[in-house]
Amino acid sequence: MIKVGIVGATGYTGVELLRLLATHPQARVTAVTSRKDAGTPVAAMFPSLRGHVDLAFSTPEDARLTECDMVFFATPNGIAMNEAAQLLAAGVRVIDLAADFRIRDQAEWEKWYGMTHGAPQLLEDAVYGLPEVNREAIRGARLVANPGCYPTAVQLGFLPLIEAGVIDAATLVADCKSGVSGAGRKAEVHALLAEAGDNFKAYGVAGHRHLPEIRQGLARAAGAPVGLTFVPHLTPMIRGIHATLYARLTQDTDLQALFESRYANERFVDVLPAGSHPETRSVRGANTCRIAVHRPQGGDTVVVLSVIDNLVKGAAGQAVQNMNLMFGCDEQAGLAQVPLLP
Ligand SMILES: NC(=O)C1=CN([C@@H]2O[C@H](COP(=O)(O)OP(=O)(O)OC[C@H]3O[C@@H](n4cnc5c(N)ncnc54)[C@H](OP(=O)(O)O)[C@@H]3O)[C@@H](O)[C@H]2O)C=CC1
Ligand SMILES: CC(=O)N[C@@H](CCC(=O)OP(=O)(O)O)C(=O)O
Repeated sequence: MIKVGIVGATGYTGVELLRLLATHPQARVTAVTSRKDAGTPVAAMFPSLRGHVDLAFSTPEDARLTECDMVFFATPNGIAMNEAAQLLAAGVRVIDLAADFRIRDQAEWEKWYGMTHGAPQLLEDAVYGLPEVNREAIRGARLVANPGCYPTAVQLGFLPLIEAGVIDAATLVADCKSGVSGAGRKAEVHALLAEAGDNFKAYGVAGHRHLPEIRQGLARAAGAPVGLTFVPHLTPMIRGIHATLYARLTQDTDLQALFESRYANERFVDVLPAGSHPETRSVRGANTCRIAVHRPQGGDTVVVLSVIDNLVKGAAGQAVQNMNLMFGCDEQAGLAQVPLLP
C-alpha cells in the first residue's frame, strides 16, 4: 500500500484527492492537513466521505508526513517550495498541485508569481506532470509539478497540431472558460453566488499566470518559442473548463486523423467524431479530456474544442495519474469514474 499524505485537504482539490483515492486499490490516505480545521474529522466536514475516510485533519506540523510514501500539496502557490526538500530528503515522493515547480526559469516564475522562489535548486529535478507528454520522466520522478487546469486543456488541444508542424505557432489563440471551483474554496467576493451567478466575464486579459506555463509547454513541443493570446473567463458553473483554441493552418492536413492517431493510446484523452461539440458535463467528475477538431468552411483556421473537469484532469485526477506512474500502478487506478450526468 502507498501511504499518502495530503497537505491542504480541506480545499477543493484536496477533497477531490480524497474522493478519488477512496477507490484506489493500492493507496491509503494516512495524513490530511488543515491549519484552520485541525482536530475535525474529515467525514464531519465532508459528509460525502462518510464511510470512506476515517481520519481527522491535523496541522501540517503534527501530520507525520515523513512517514508517508507520497505527499500531495493541494495548497496555495508558495507553500510546497518551502516543504518539499525536507520530504524528498526523507525519501518521500512529492506532487505539487500548485505552481511552485511548473516553470523552469526561476526569474520568469518570480515575475509571474510575485515572490522569491524558496527552492530554486529543485527546479531542474522537478518533472512537469502532463503524462501525455512526459510519461517516461514522470515514472522516474521524485518531485512532480502538476500542471494548471487551463494549461492542461490548452496544451492537450494544441499539441497534435504543434508536434506535426501544421500551424503557425506564432499566432495561437486560447479562449477559455472556467467554472467557479477553479478559484478554490477560500472565501472571496468575486466567487459569491450573487457575483458569479447569472454572469459571465473575462479576466486576466493583460496577462494570466498560466500564460508562461502554456507557452513553456508548447515551445518545448514546437522546438521554438510560440506566440499565444490566452484569455480566461469565469462562467457560472461549478466544475469544468471549456477551451476554444484557434490557429492558422500552414498545410493541408487530415486533422481528424492527426488527432486520432496522436491520442490513440491515451486512456484519458478522447477525440470525438468529426463535427462534435464537447460539453463540460461530459467529463464532470472524470479524469478525461474530450477534444473535437474543426476546420470551419474548409478555410485555413483550425478550431479545437477541449473540455476537462478542472478538479479532476485539471488537478486531483491528473495528480493521481502521476502518482500511479511514479509507483508503477495501473495508470487508471482510482480513475475509472464515469462522468456524472445531468
Ligand atoms: N481549484 C482548481 O480547479 C485548481 C487548483 N489548482 C491549484 O491547487 C492548489 C489548491 O487549490 P484549491 O484546492 O482550489 O485551494 P483551496 O483554497 O480550496 O484550498 C487550499 C488548502 O490549502 C490549505 N492551506 C492554505 N494555506 C496553507 C499554508 N500556508 N500551509 C498549509 N496549508 C495551507 C487550506 O487549509 P488551511 O488554511 O486550513 O490550512 C486548504 O485546505 C492551488 O495552488 C491551486 O492554484 C490547480 C489546478 C486546478
Ligand atoms: C476560475 C479561477 O479563478 N481559476 C483560477 C485558475 C485555477 C488555479 O487554481 O490555478 P493553478 O492551476 O495555477 O493552480 C485562476 O484563474 O486563478
